[in-house]
Amino acid sequence: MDAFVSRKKRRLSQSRAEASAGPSEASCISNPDSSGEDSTDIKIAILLSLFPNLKQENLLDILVSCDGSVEAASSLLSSQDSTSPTPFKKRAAPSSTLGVQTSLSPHILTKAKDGSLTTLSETFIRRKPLSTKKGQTLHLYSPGDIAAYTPCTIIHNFLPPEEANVLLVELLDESKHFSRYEFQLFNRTVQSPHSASVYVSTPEEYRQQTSEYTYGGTYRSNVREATPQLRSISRKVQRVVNEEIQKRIREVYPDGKKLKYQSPKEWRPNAAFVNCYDGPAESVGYHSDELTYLGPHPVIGSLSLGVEREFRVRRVIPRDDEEDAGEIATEEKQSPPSKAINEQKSSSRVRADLQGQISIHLPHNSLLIMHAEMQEEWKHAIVPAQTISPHPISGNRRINITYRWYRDTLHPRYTPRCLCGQHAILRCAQRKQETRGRYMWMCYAGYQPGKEGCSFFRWAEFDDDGNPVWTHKQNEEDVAPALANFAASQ
Ligand SMILES: O=C(O)CCC(=O)C(=O)O
Ligand SMILES: [Fe+2]
Repeated sequence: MDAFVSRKKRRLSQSRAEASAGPSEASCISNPDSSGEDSTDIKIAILLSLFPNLKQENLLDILVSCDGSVEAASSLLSSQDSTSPTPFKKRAAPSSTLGVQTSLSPHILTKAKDGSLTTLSETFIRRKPLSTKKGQTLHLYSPGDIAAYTPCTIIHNFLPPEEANVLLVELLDESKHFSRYEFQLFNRTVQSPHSASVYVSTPEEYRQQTSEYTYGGTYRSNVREATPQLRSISRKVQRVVNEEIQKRIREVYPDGKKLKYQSPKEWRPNAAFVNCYDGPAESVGYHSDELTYLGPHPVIGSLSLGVEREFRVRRVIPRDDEEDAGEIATEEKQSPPSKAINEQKSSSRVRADLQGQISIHLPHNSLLIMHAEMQEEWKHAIVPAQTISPHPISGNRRINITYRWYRDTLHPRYTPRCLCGQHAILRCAQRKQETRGRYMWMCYAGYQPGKEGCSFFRWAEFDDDGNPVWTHKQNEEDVAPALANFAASQ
């Protein structure tokens, strides 16, 4: 499509060299998979000659918002009047802060179809999504582009360098104890293509994580107590994630209000999943994170250390919008037969190809915030890499910490059990237009290929703030102990 702005990665870095301090700072929307196209460079050059006072990355933002049309971008810029809340800034000298590059996207006025002016931040959610070319990957580098086109925020160089290195060394040592998650596939037990462990604050929580909470339908065997660095860093993660949540609400969400079902409370992480990817082949496939204990519209803070790897995201397309009309979507079926799930898997691969995906590069010491709209509407993955650049401390390894907030109100003592006696899992209907966005409690076994699940299904009810409204009977005496917030338990 025309809105797709592509160019050779190397060429872009070169063309940006004079405007940025280094390659990691480059604001670029590129598609290294496509054949070399100069059109974007030429379009930017035309716009620069017409609006010499504007910064190149802002012109690129506007060009993208105008579906790649120079004429539309130029008339939009000409229509920018003096009543604009934030006048365009003059082209500034390159920033010396590596990896942190600001974008003016949230302040730029753009014209809606009805002729009214809105800020570009409003168009993040109003305009039709930026779609990628079929089967291709759109690489986003700058924090501004990532915030505009994905449900994520990235903060480069998050910790002081020494602190990040100490944490990396500590977790590399911990990774000796990590294990691979096992699951059933075609009657075979398969292992996850990376290793992991979950971290909690106290011995009591260790007990709960191994005997009450489940993950992928089973009790966890690999739970560890949070290390000193994991705890102390969680304070910073908590502060910054809360700031970014508020910023997202103000600048991106409709009417500057939190999403329906999103918690209005402070985000307070009380569990951390730590993953280790040892070498370029280790990965995690496309998935959304399990909502069972996180609840609707959860926010996750994800810190990357060691080798840089690619984090890919793609939007889940409702079935009615898809080109692949023959698709079998079983996600919302009450009792999904396992055969259909296999068909669904291959069909969703077709869908991913049709849609394309967005790649976010996660260098050492970067914090990625997956915002409230992420898990319900998008899927994410760490894809196997062709090549990696070894890290001076970790060699070929990448460590990732996802800080999570397990909600007290979704403790496993309160959540429903299915007919097989297992803990039901919470999912969000994604594919069918008529049920998209509704939550449901389901038997997990039905999602394990080769296993027959029970027919347990119940719509999940939540109030506007994401607190469960239980329709099953609760044992009022059985008050579950809450997990301790990392920062508070130091
Ligand atoms: O390694 C990453 O960045 C992502 C990990 C992830 O998606 C997960 O733990 O659920
Ligand atoms: Fe995930």
